[in-house]
Amino acid sequence: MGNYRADLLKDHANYDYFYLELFASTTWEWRELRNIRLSSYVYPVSDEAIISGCVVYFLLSNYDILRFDISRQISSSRQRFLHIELMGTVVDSANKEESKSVLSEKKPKVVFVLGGPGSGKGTQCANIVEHFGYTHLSAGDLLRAEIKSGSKNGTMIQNMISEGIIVPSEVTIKLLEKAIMENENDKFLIDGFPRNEENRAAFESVTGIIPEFVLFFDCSEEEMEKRLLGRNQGRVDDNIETIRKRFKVFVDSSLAVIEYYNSKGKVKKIDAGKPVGEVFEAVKAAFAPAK
Ligand SMILES: Nc1ncnc2c1ncn2[C@@H]1O[C@H](COP(=O)(O)OP(=O)(O)O)[C@@H](O)[C@H]1O
Ligand SMILES: Nc1ccn([C@H]2C[C@H](O)[C@@H](COP(=O)(O)OP(=O)(O)O)O2)c(=O)n1
Repeated sequence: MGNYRADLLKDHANYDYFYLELFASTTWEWRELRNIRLSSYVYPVSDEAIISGCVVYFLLSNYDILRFDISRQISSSRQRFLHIELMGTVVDSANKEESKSVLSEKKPKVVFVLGGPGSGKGTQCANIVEHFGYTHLSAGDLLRAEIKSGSKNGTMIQNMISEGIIVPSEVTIKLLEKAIMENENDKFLIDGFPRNEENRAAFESVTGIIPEFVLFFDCSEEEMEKRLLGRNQGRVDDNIETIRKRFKVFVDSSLAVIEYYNSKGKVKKIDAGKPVGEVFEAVKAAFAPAK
């Protein structure tokens, strides 16, 4: 992917015009762009891009997404530079105050359920719902529903999930906010979110919600791999190649969130490598005082 990145960032030596589309995280829309220079303080966050057919997607440092359609590249003999308009960041978003006021009225009680892929988050959340009256919101399920709904962002989300990459916070937070607002319950288990520091900081900033506590399912990769390969739900990301990528993302990005909440004394760690019933006994103990 390094070549594409180099293309995007290269200086003004060889001039071409490119057809670009930018998903603006602040206005929540795709915009067509031509001949606009990349500002030095906005850059693709990694060398990795998502490729689908002729289209390359880059996540930019301001949480916008750049869509680069190779098939629509326009050549020109002279003058060219790539330029991507700055749209501001998630936290600067004009939607921030709007969402905050809506959710701050509701003041829901939130427990984050975190753990590696296949650690048993979904399985235990179903038990918690039954015993403790919470509503279960799985970030992954909400994203998969968004793909199925045929939404404009569906392809981008699908590509990111297939690659095991974390979808930009703006997308996931909007889906979580909507689900919380549409439900009458005031107690929510948020499963699989926040998955990186950016998810965490943006959620706190946008919604003003601080979790009651964080349930952390601790499980070995060996056990999680075995479970995911046997999950059999037809998920595009439950194949060995993507599973390994998801493990890497968990170690590189998600553990930091658990460490952050641990430093705040909010983490309740569960040995998730045991059989389902035993894990639930430990989960019950974690919920008992917060009942
Ligand atoms: N404690 C457990 N022991 C063995 N298998 C489990 C256990 N918990 C969950 N599973 C199975 O492992 C797979 C992954 O569990 P799931 O709850 O979907 O994990 P996550 O939501 O963390 O990805 C599922 O097929 C589930 O039935
Ligand atoms: N906060 C989140 C949660 C999930 N996702 C995406 C990326 C993840 O690999 C997939 C699947 O997540 P999900 O929580 O459903 O499943 P696993 O815990 O990986 O088994 O969804 C995300 O981008 N951001």
